Amino acid sequence: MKRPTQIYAAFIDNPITALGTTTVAVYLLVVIGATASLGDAAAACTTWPICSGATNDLTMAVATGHRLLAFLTGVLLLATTYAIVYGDTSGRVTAPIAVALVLYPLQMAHGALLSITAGSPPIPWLHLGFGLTIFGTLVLALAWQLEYETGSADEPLHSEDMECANSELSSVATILSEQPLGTRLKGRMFAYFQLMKPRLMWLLCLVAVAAMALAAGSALETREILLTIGGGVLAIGASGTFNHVFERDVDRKMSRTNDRPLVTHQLPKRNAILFGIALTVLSTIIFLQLNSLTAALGLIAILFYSVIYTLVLKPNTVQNTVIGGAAGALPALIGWAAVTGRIGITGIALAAVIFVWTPAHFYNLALAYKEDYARGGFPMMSVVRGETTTRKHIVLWLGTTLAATTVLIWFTQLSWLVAVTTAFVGIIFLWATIRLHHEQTKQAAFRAFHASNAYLGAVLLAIVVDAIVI
Ligand code: HEM
Ligand SMILES: CC(C)=CCC/C(C)=C/CC/C(C)=C/COP(=O)(O)OP(=O)(O)O
Repeated sequence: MKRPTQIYAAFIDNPITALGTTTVAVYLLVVIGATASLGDAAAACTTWPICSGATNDLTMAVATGHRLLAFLTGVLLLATTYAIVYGDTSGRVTAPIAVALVLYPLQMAHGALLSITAGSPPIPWLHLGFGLTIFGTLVLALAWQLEYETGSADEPLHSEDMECANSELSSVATILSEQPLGTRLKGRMFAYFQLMKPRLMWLLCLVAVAAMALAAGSALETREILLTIGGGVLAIGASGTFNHVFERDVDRKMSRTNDRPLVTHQLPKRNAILFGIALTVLSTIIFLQLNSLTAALGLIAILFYSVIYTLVLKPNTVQNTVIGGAAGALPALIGWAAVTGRIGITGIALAAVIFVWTPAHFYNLALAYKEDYARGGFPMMSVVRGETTTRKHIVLWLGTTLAATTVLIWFTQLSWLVAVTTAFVGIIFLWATIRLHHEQTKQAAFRAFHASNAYLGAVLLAIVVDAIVI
């Protein structure tokens, strides 16, 4: 059992532990603050610093808990400042911590005003704004300190430096052709299924369902869900198929993709194109059963992913997956439009969460498959800017995702379920990302990648349950 002095030493002698702990504490404060319950608590608990007055226990507990945590977080911030000043830290960390030190007492004062004015102080959104700014400064300080402690001057990779991935897999078609008819048919069916990129579907469909739940709540109809998911699966399948067609020559060069159906000639390219067109038509027909806006958004998503991302962004710019994140954000607008027939601000807010989550998701794969992407000649962040910069960007985009989720919770008045989920799984995602900095292995990158999917999946599921059930 560690003695207090040992804990103190571990905290003060380890700026990343200090920064990580304080970042998490601020995030918990902000998330609690964004939930409806704190709004009610501010109105119910009008004395400061101790709550008094008759109100139901939960509201009082939320208000008291928020204040206690705010006090503890203030102590953590001071201890972190001490660790920064006296520890071995990057000089860049000083500025964001200084901003946090200035804003924190102002935030506490505005919080007191929130209570004393029973939840209606001047500029009410200032409390969330200050809270997110303090959170942002801590995420920035953490990213810079992680870079300072674990970074290295790794050189960019060039495709000419990489030998091609082995291509013995191209004999798959030959092997298949020698099989009995039944096996050949099953193999061909599976090849078409692979073209549709089925592994992406569960999370992309969950994005659309979460948007529908936010739009319709408990009034969400089964028909709307089935048509949206049905059309969405076909649209994702169409865009995945065109992506395979356009990338078949490059896929051959990469070990992760050189077993794909068009690389191994399991299917003629012409058939794949016709398959993609058929899926596009079918998805449009299904989306039209909902409304024309949903069908138009489905076509836009197919075109954006298949053409803009695959042919324009991915091979040409290091920002390919940041801008390309719009592809995965579109299902949020599709789900909202499926229910409302228009594009709503809440649908856009959910789409924004997916958009900023995408780099924090993909950059882990860019690290794990760095050599592969260099072989393919793709200007991925890890290839062009190196692993250290890529890891730093994962922290920054992760922080942005947590902040965007908090704004969504505040904006939609979602309850404690989403708050607890984003806090709990967000901490796991942050922990996996910090571990990635220290371990710098493919395994650590895949762990953070799966943590990114778990985070988004859990938050979206919580939104669906919160919006429909709670
Ligand atoms: C520009 C945007 C994105 C890029 C570049 C990207 C990249 C990738 C890549 C390369 C894989 C591995 C695929 C494979 O090897 O089969 C993958 C897997 C996956 N992606 Fe993304 N992704 C993006 C956006 C999204 C979005 C928006 C979602 C969902 C909302 C998503 C969900 C998934 C899922 C669920 C998997 C499968 C994970 C698994 O295999 O366990 N991705 N992504
Ligand atoms: C409704 C609708 C059509 C939405 C589109 C959503 C969609 C398919 C998003 C895909 C996200 C994405 C870029 C995956 C990786 O592509 P990649 O080419 O980088 O992956 P790869 O290297 O494995 O081929």
